[in-house]
Amino acid sequence: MADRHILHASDVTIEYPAHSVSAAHTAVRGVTLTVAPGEIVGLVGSSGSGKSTLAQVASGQAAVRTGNDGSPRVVGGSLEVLGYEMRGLKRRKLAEFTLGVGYVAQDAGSRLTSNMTVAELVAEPLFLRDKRFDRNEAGLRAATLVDALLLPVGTMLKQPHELSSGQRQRVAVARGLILDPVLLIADEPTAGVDVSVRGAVIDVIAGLQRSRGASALIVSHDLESLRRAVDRVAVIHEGVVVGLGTMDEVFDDPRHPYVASLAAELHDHEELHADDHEVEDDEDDEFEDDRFEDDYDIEDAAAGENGIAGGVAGDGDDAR
Ligand SMILES: Nc1ncnc2c1ncn2[C@@H]1O[C@H](COP(=O)(O)OP(=O)(O)OP(=O)(O)O)[C@@H](O)[C@H]1O
Repeated sequence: MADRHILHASDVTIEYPAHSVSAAHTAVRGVTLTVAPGEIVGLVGSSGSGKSTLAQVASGQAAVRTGNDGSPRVVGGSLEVLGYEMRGLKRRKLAEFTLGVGYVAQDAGSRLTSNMTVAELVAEPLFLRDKRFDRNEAGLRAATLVDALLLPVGTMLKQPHELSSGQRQRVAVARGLILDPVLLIADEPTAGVDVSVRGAVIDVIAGLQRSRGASALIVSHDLESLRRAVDRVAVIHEGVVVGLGTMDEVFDDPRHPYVASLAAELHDHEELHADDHEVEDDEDDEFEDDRFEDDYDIEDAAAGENGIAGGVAGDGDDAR
């Protein structure tokens, strides 16, 4: 049964172990959730509800760390991802497991290596997997993703400190997608991203994954964008799933007070947008400007694109 799912959480409970003065803390309580092949699932909930904890454990990140280092761990039920049981996942299985799972952490944009260009950062996972990966192909794939994520044309040659926090987060998303993961787990992929392109970033993640028959679990506060992109949504509140289904199923007839508050928020948002088509058009104009906002003109950009593969090739050894 479980192996038909890309992710299958069955009554899973996840705990942060006790350390120094703090007692153990249960962050996820008896969650049951599935992600099918090709399915895009949104995960929403208030701050501290357990979304990042679930994302971290499902992506194998929690298992990367060792010993009693305060990482969350599965203490009840089961969490199976790509056929691997995350409860007690052995470190020697991790490398194999993480080949199929892309993970974009909530703060991934702020953790990009500072002295690498965007071209190198996005392509790096390809070289970490296969140090002889074709460098022109890597440059092309990185450029395609950077472009798909609506980053300005000159971004490829820039370093993280030259980008806004939202642009850095989009670079992290491109990095998470470059290995064509069977499952992408993206924790707030639009954190800090300009409101005019937030929806587009989620659309790109969902579109790319869906077009390959791959899946995604997207943690986001942006219900409006999720509505367009996801097949189903799970609402988590104080570690417990309080809503699960299509957006309509969950928000049209909410049973739980927290889901009802989100439904009201979504409704207000939609009314605002329905009343305000002109403002939306203006935002589209701004968005076009954002793509070409930097000092590069089209000629420079073309030279930059030619330089992308060269940049990766030249620094390929470092990139490994
Ligand atoms: N290292 C840790 N040790 C102990 N408790 C933690 C740790 N990290 C998070 N928690 C607690 O676990 C619970 C779930 O946190 P989590 O970060 O998963 O929530 P979240 O829904 O992702 O919130 P946000 O939207 O703010 O990121 C919270 O009560 C939080 O305080």
